[in-house]
Amino acid sequence: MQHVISVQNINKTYASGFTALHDVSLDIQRGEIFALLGPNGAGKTTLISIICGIVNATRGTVCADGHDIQADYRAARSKIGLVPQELATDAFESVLATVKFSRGLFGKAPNPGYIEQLLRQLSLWDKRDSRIMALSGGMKRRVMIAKALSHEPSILFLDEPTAGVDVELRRDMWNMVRGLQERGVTIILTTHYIEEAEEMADRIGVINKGRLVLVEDKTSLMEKLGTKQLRLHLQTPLQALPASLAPFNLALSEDGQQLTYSFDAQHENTGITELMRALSAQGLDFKDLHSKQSSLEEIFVNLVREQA
Ligand SMILES: Nc1ncnc2c1ncn2[C@@H]1O[C@H](COP(=O)(O)OP(=O)(O)OP(=O)(O)O)[C@@H](O)[C@H]1O
Repeated sequence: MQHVISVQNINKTYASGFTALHDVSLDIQRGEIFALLGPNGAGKTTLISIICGIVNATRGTVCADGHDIQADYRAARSKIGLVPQELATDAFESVLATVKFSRGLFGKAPNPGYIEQLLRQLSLWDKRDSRIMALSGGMKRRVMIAKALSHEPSILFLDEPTAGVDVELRRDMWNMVRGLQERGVTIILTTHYIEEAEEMADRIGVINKGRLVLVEDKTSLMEKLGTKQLRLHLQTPLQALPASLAPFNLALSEDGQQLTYSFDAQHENTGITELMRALSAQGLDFKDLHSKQSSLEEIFVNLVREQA
């Protein structure tokens, strides 16, 4: 698969002496939705700011759509749309003027038809003559997206796109992201919301303390790292776990009616057969059992905890 972005050995030490990124390398495939997950301060914004040419790396290179972000800044940047966390724009300008101006910044010829379609898609057309400062927070977010897409970029970065937005905007945003992907646009988003990555992304990268600790296809990540849990509902409640069951590290629910066994679904020997034998030897009957895959959230929390 062709790489639309290639990040190689990026290090970033801020003037304060703080190193926010340690030797980060990452390839983004054309047309994918890539979610960069990480806790506060992990280095997500720093990394995307470097890829977008807003912050200079201390070391390393970034290539966007075949252009080096430093040596060939204008060409690289014209391929990229960035929806930042904060809106930095002239509050006195109208929506339409702001979005048209953004397009002009990238040296693109005016295209009123495209801008109208974009504003309609983002439910901003009726507000096109409103001043930015008169808009609600959600509408300002929509303007940020319109600005980022004004020059028809082939790569779109969304930095924490749904932090603090309402359900309607969140839904519109994801519909738009899917529509863009169908048209071949590559999307990279940062998020704290694991369910967002789980729902939207094709691949997931986890960044923690400035290090990219994992990059993986979402489905295989969930299969590979996910432990499974087997829940057994007992026929008769237990007061305490019998000593013979200790090797299985079972969790007994407070009411004594449920036993939970965690196992590695990828492992050849899951230990389930042995567990069943041990339960039977203890004369423990159960009335129901079911198994459950861990969510990405559990995987993520475990990864970040391991690194702490
Ligand atoms: N200009 C700067 N000077 C010094 N340190 C900085 C600067 N910008 C960011 N940092 C530090 O670098 C680290 C990474 O910050 P960054 O904003 O990239 O994290 P993040 O993962 O985007 O966090 P959040 O999810 O909170 O937005 C943080 O510890 C932050 O304090």
